[in-house]
Amino acid sequence: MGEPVIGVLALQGGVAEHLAALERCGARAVPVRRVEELDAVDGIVLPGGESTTMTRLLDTVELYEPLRARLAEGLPAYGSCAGMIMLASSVEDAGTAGVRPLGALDVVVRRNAFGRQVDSFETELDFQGIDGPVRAVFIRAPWVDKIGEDVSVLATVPGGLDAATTPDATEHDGLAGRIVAVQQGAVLATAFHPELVEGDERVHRCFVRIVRGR
Ligand SMILES: NC(=O)CC[C@H](N)C(=O)O
Repeated sequence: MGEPVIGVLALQGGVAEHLAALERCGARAVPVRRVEELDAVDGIVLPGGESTTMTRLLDTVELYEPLRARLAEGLPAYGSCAGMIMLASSVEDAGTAGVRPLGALDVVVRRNAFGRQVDSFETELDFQGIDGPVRAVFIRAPWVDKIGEDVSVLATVPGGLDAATTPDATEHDGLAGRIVAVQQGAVLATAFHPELVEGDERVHRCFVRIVRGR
């Protein structure tokens, strides 16, 4: 494959940051809002945002079913935060909130899992397949509660979080080991937002490599 064409679902959320990161990794990055645009991509990124709103907008533009179908056929996908929620097979705390996940990844995801106390924070973590620590920005993030047997864990919340960047560090300590990045075949998901860390495209590079490998 030459330059892979990677779409970013552009209904809501952190679209521009993903487009820019993908371009820096040598992909052709295109916003996806319509079926014809979806048909033209070799892989797709589902950005962060709000999974309730994303579900509703996918219905509104009649993209929910086409996207679900392409994912079921094996379209490589990467979801960050709300995108991870949308890729899951099942979501806790989804019933009342109107989230309808697309079922591309055999995991149970818990929305807003870190709770009020630790709402948003940053830390460095080890990421399977990436050399050196990865700076991870969590914003009202989910975590993965359960994984199917074909799913690999790529990153978990480290112990002893940096008290300088995380004022509620003692609260965070109880969170060590929570699963925050996974891969199943050509589907990658992170609970955090690599697209917000300037100058580090290593997670996006992983995804571009997955797309090229197809
Ligand atoms: N930064 C994010 O994407 C937040 C996700 C959001 N809490 C949701 O449930 O969809």
